[in-house]
Amino acid sequence: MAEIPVLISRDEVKGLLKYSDLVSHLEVALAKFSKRNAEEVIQPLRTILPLERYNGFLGVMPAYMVQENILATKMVSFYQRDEGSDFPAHQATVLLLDPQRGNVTAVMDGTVITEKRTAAVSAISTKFLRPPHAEVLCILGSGSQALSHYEILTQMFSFKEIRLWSRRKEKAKMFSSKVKGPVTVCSSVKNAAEGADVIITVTMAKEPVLQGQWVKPGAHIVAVGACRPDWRELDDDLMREAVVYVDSREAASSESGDVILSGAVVFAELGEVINGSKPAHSERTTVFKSLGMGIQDAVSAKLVFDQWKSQQ
Ligand SMILES: NC(=O)C1=CN([C@@H]2O[C@H](COP(=O)(O)OP(=O)(O)OC[C@H]3O[C@@H](n4cnc5c(N)ncnc54)[C@H](O)[C@@H]3O)[C@@H](O)[C@H]2O)C=CC1
Ligand SMILES: O=C([O-])C1=[NH+]CCC1
Repeated sequence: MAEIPVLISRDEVKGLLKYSDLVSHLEVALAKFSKRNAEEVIQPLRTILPLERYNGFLGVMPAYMVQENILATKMVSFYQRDEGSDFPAHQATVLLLDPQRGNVTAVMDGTVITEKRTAAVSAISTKFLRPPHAEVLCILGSGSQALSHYEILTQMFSFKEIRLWSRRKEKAKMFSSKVKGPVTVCSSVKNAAEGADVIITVTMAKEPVLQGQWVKPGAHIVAVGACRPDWRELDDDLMREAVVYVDSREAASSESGDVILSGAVVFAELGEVINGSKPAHSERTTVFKSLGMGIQDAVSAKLVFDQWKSQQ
């Protein structure tokens, strides 16, 4: 190894990565990605290795932002754990490389990056696709992603009510006692979703949890879970009624059960909305199907590394 890479821990990443930086940098990266210009962005579909024996998967997600000279790869493991398991559902590491020499410059925690960058991308979709005068936010699920989504969405928008549903009510109550603002804990998905303007699904469900009949016309749904071709969070009615946006068309057609099994037509990538080549139909019911992309991790890792360097 030419030089020993820098090691950046989970706590350091937490302190160094700011939502405000993420949002502006991710918007640029998503817009570039959707132009499909190999002189700007190279990001193959991620490799997913099943770990059947343990009910889990290993994802390997390389990406190269050519003009910015950012080369990185994330390794992320994710598992469908039993309730009460001591092991986390997701763990990730990001390697940042020097694209010219090929050596690894930094090895950093990728779990916090995954939590924050996913929530930041959801916030970008909310910025473009939420209905006018959005007042009620609903979050389905109470894990790590629920928390990062709560953090950024309450920072960026002024919702009057935030509702939370979780399979186990005590988990939802624990969540509401952890966060700063008021949260309405709901006892059913229907109660949480009805009348909401923005709905975030951040569950490990394999079957639909959210039904179209509960969704207010014009609402914006951000579907973050269900990242396997046979997993669902949203039902067919919702997928077929809504205008569907995705982070990557290739990923959606190979990894998203909500898209593949419903037969829904993908209208646009979020990057196409940002770069102005497709409209944001915020007057219609919209779904943003998020799967996560290597460029999001690469951009985040560079932000972390630059901040880290500036403090040395
Ligand atoms: N789109 C993206 O870029 C990313 C998506 N994800 C996905 O987001 C989802 C949430 O991730 P984390 O918050 O890290 O996981 P977590 O394990 O911390 O939380 C999962 C939540 O889902 C709930 N849940 C589990 N099984 C369920 C079921 N059958 N029905 C309803 N709720 C159920 C749990 O009670 C918990 O509230 C996962 O599906 C994960 O794979 C995670 C990282 C990035
Ligand atoms: O983008 C990502 O890191 C992931 N998406 C689904 C599970 C992990």
